[in-house]
Amino acid sequence: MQFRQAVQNGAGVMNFLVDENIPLAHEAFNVQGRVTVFSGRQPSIQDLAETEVLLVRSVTQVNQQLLQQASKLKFVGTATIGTEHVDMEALQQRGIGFASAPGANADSVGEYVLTALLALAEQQSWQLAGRRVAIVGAGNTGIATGKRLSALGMQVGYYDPPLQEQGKQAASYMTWAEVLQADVISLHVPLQNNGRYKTRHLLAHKELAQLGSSQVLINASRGAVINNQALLQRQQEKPLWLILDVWEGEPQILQPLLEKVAIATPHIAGYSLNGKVRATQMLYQACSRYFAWQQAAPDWQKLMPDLRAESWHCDSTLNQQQLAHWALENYPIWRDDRKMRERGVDAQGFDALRKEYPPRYELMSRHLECDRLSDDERERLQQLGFNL
Ligand SMILES: NC(=O)c1ccc[n+]([C@@H]2O[C@H](COP(=O)([O-])OP(=O)(O)OC[C@H]3O[C@@H](n4cnc5c(N)ncnc54)[C@H](O)[C@@H]3O)[C@@H](O)[C@H]2O)c1
Ligand SMILES: O=C(O)[C@H](O)[C@H](O)COP(=O)(O)O
Repeated sequence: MQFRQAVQNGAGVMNFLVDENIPLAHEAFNVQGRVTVFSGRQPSIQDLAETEVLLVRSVTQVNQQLLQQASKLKFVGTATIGTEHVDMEALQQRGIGFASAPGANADSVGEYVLTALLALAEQQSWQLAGRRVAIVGAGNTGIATGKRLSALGMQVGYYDPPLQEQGKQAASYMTWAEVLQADVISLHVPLQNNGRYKTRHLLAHKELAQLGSSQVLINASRGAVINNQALLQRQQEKPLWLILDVWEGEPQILQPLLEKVAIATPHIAGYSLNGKVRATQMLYQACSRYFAWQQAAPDWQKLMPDLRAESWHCDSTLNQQQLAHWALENYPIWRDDRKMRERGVDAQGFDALRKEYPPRYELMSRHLECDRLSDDERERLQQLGFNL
């Protein structure tokens, strides 16, 4: 119906080909043309032949081979932060427009790390306040994480030579030696295979050997930032506390490593529904600018599925246990960990867990009602992502 209306209104009838895991894309883009949805990692040759706008996730390799099959392609969008699956040079050579979704799921990643750390701390009876955290990569996800962990009372420092060398100020920079000594190390860098700021195997045998067994290492960036063979060897000899969302060689992970991880998930740190919808919005805006669409943007608020959850009431002191309770009620991370161990061991299971991922809402989607709060407590809760 909307499509017919678009044709009648004289809007350009464009062919969109969209990954099925980009929520609300069909609803948003079908006003502009014909939307075909594809599933799996690579779209079919038949679909590509007619496509003018291709919207993908990180699992689709947009390379020379794909481009050869898509002679009508004008624009590629990826609903992700990471872009290493897209051959930018090839797009430029063919004059194809491009957009990604920087920052779209940064809060989701921040909440993932917050929840994972609180879950582990409750399980092991650790007090997190006062412990030192090293955030490696002070970009969108790194800052979103650091903000939350400092609101827990942790001492957060950042390691980001590219930013530091440009003279950009993060709250407090650390040296690499300080990173390796922090109680918690959380990785938030893009995967870079070469160059001065190479991040592939940023942590390999040598670096892992310098860590003590009470340290927590978190990877929610890209699997290959840690050499997984070296990590497995380290875990077999003298285990660290590991929280892994991303794995080298996804979707086929190094199976024995799974048993050596404290919390394991199938690359879903950025999978809050809020984050995914924000990415769709960003791609819509990018397309709208690129093609100079005249129609008003969709009403995202109306399209977003409603979260029918009750508000939380806060009448106790804000201690770690209470915060962990809310964080885990909102995002039951142990459920993801269990499913990962049951089904994530092979490539098919890993992909299926991601494809069938249930809607997860960010903390901001719920309301926290508090009777009495000091200004400081209010600020801390807001920094943690609560909606007061
Ligand atoms: N697990 C998930 O679901 C998930 C979700 C979002 C993003 N990611 C991954 O996390 C990466 C980071 O995301 P972001 O939004 O924070 O990106 P960003 O571009 O905002 O920030 C990345 C930061 O890393 C810094 N950096 C680059 N090379 C570095 C190096 N060698 N050492 C230290 N710092 C370095 C950059 O200067 C930049 O400040 C993405 O590229 C993506 O691969 C994963
Ligand atoms: O780079 C990103 O934005 C994240 O890693 C994102 O969550 C990846 O999700 P995918 O595209 O693999 O579904």
